[in-house]
Amino acid sequence: MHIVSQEEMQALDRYTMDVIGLEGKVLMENAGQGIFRCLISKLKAQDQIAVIIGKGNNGGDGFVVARYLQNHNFATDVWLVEDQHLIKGDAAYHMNVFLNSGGKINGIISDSHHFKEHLSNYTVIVDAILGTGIKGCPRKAYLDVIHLINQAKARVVSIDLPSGVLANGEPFSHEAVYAKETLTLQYPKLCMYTQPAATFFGETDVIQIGIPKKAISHQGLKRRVWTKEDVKHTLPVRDPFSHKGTHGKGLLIAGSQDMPGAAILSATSALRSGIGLLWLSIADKAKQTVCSRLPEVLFESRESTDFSKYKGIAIGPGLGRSEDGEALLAQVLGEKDIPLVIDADGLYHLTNHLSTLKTHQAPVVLTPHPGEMATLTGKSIKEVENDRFGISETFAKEHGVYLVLKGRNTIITSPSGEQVVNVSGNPALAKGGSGDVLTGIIFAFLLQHENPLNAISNAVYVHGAAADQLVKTNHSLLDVLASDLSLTIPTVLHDLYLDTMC
Ligand SMILES: NC(=O)C1=CN([C@@H]2O[C@H](COP(=O)(O)OP(=O)(O)OC[C@H]3O[C@@H](n4cnc5c(N)ncnc54)[C@H](OP(=O)(O)O)[C@@H]3O)[C@@H](O)[C@H]2O)[C@@H](O)CC1
Ligand SMILES: [K+]
Repeated sequence: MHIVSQEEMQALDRYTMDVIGLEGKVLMENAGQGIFRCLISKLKAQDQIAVIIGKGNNGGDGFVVARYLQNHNFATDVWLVEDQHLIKGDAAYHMNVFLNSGGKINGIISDSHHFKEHLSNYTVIVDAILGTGIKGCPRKAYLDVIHLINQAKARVVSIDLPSGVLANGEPFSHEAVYAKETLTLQYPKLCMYTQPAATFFGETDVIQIGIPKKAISHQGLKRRVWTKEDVKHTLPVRDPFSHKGTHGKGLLIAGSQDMPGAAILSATSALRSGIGLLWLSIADKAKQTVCSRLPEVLFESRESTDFSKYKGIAIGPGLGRSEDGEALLAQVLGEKDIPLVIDADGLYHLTNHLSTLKTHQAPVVLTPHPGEMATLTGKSIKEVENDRFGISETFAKEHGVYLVLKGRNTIITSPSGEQVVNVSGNPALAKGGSGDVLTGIIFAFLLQHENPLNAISNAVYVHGAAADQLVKTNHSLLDVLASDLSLTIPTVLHDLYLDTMC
């Protein structure tokens, strides 16, 4: 499913109306009707409902929902934030249809005392105050209403966006509606995957409003959510006549005396994710520690300079920040025809070698967390977090790399600026070693797939799904270890491959 910016959603609406000729009031009817259908499945006959409406088209959707609720005999009051005469265009059309159908409108500003008094009686509030058209901080009258909604005990369902949230994921510090549920129209907006906006959405559902396919292809959308179905459709299928050499001969350069565990986690995860043959280059002082833990791994000397037999190299987990590590990275970057995955300390060393990335012929994957991304870009962590989509796109295009910006809703960006957002995973992943596991999965998938973006997206999904699986079965968010993740890869893959195995 696509993800859109405010401008992209507006352009989709406009093309549908101006070029295809489907009127805005029809889209609004579809939106309101779709929201009503979704809402009704969770309503009780005795619910007391308030639909709170702003002056733009988000409010127009609210009038349609209110009309359907009243038609179905739900006790529904409509409250308008601004004066009726300020409602224009399609919203005014639906306001009139609502009024002509016997609906009544209560004014919030003209009767604020009455509004405050009534608010505690409602069991459901439909928030149709502000959607994608909001500019900056909501005006005082709007902020007051938002504050009152957040104080009320009712279940709050927001239309398209929780009112006050900025659609493109810009940072903000003002109050926005805390929705229990958000029914977003046609496509999720960028802000659904960025902070602080994401915390306001509650549960989410997407309501189709009938934007034709032609409008979507004309717009050329380049961001999408990566779902379990996407993974199932793009996982590589094993050829019955394949052999270990077919599934990737990879070199993992990881682990130092102080961090041998990182090598174990990455190597185990790569092996559990299907890599055919794995060599490990590890500091001599750490080799003894890991040998007995990795019976399937072959060892490569740290002094080796011939990488020609490898189909891919992953470098960084537990590598350490010594000059030796940087020299190894420089050597690896010289292998222009070999796909690379660079993580952790590899990214630390990379800051001195960024200019060479663009000349790499084979795919290069970088997997920074926001702190590492800040170092790579010379920005602060806050700046990175405030513009995760934008900074990822600029960096990936400038350096010609696949960038995996980790965090809640990891964003994967291709060198051409295509972006995929992962939705699996949970806060159990916020623990040392979890990145090493991800590197192993990405590395293995990259060597088994001809499409790097699909391979990386699948790997990020599997990593998150392993955490979800552990928390769903017998773990809490606190106690999941990185080694538990790598041990759960088989369960996740088994589930994903189940259909193709039967
Ligand atoms: N036909 C379509 O296009 C369809 C659109 N759809 C729906 O429309 C929504 C987008 O509609 P929209 O563009 O009218 O914007 P919306 O979110 O209602 O708010 C804009 C209003 O708020 C005002 N306003 C702005 N900033 C403000 C602030 N800081 N504080 C206070 N007020 C502020 C601004 O007034 P102004 O400031 O310009 O006077 C304007 O009147 C979209 O989310 C979806 O729900 C669907 O029905 C499908 C068909
Ligand atoms: K809203």
